[in-house]
Amino acid sequence: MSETAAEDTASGTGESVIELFQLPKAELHLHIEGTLEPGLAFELAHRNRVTLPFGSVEDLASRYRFENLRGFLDLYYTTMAVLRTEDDFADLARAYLGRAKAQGVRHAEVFFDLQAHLRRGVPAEAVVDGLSAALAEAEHDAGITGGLILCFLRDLPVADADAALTAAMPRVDRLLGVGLDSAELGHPPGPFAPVFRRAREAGLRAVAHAGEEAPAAYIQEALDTLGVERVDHGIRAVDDPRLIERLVTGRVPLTVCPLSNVRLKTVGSLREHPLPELMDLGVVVTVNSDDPAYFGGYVADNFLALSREAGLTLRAAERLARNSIAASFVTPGRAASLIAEVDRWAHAVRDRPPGRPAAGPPY
Ligand SMILES: Nc1ncnc2[nH]cnc12
Ligand SMILES: [Zn+2]
Repeated sequence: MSETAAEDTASGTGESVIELFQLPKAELHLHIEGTLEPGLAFELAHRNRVTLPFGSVEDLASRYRFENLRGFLDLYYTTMAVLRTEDDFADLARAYLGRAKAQGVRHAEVFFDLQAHLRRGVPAEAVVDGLSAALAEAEHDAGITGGLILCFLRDLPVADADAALTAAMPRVDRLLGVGLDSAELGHPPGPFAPVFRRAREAGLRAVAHAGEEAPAAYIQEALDTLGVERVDHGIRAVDDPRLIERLVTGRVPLTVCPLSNVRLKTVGSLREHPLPELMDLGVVVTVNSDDPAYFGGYVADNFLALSREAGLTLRAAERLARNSIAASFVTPGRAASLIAEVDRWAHAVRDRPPGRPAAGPPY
């Protein structure tokens, strides 16, 4: 990455930590169930009289070592069984948004796995109303805007996804879009085309996970068959120069999740992560946290890890933040005000005398 030059390196000093946390950003790839911290999981289990198959908070936390996406998903679906009521979903989203605020998030487009909750008998209205209530509070109290993206589980039958969309229809006005997630290998996007078409006809935006574990062909297929406007992860695009050209000329953003990729072993280390190459090739890349409770960090923690381990500069971080606004589904007016926030951050960083920390604590 040209922007890893020593000159501007955010090398993890006290100053750059503050600046990376204060950098105004949009989070576009965040599974709300993946923000369920072990402590809250046990609190909700107690509240709802659900027995978790873990002895303690520490026991649960000690299992956060994964060999691949499937291994993570098994734990993720087991733990989310504590989510039962509208209040549970509101509490979960409130906890995330509180942390997100401290990480400089000014806009959050939040995924949720409706099918997993419907299977436990939780009504779609309880899920959507609880999450919406927390988003409305965050906007009122902290000026954080946001939206909800219903993700279809690609390892369940297409008919199940279709039924989930039907179940969500009474709350379609509260949704921003639809996505596609869960176990990727062996579950290509194409069969979900009719469900995505129905969602788009209902006015919803479309995104999909592709090229996380599976090859670049899955990204191509998601673009060709689902009409997606962004690709979640998409890191395997680096293997296909023609696909890169398509992403660059079409300005199709990738919502990349560096710590997730390392924890799920889709890349060996942050040093080997394709993010710098994708940026250099001209792809609209964004940095996100995916399932931060499980992967060792929220979104600013991802920026910080990249600065410490992959030489991310403050200038490159600024570019990633600008990309996150451009890649978001905000209105032009909101985008302009978010860009102005980044401009103010950039001026404060550049005008600061050397060695003088930026004002204010990160939290
Ligand atoms: N990283 C990920 N990939 C696919 N599905 C997911 N669901 C939650 N996290 C996911
Ligand atoms: Zn994801």
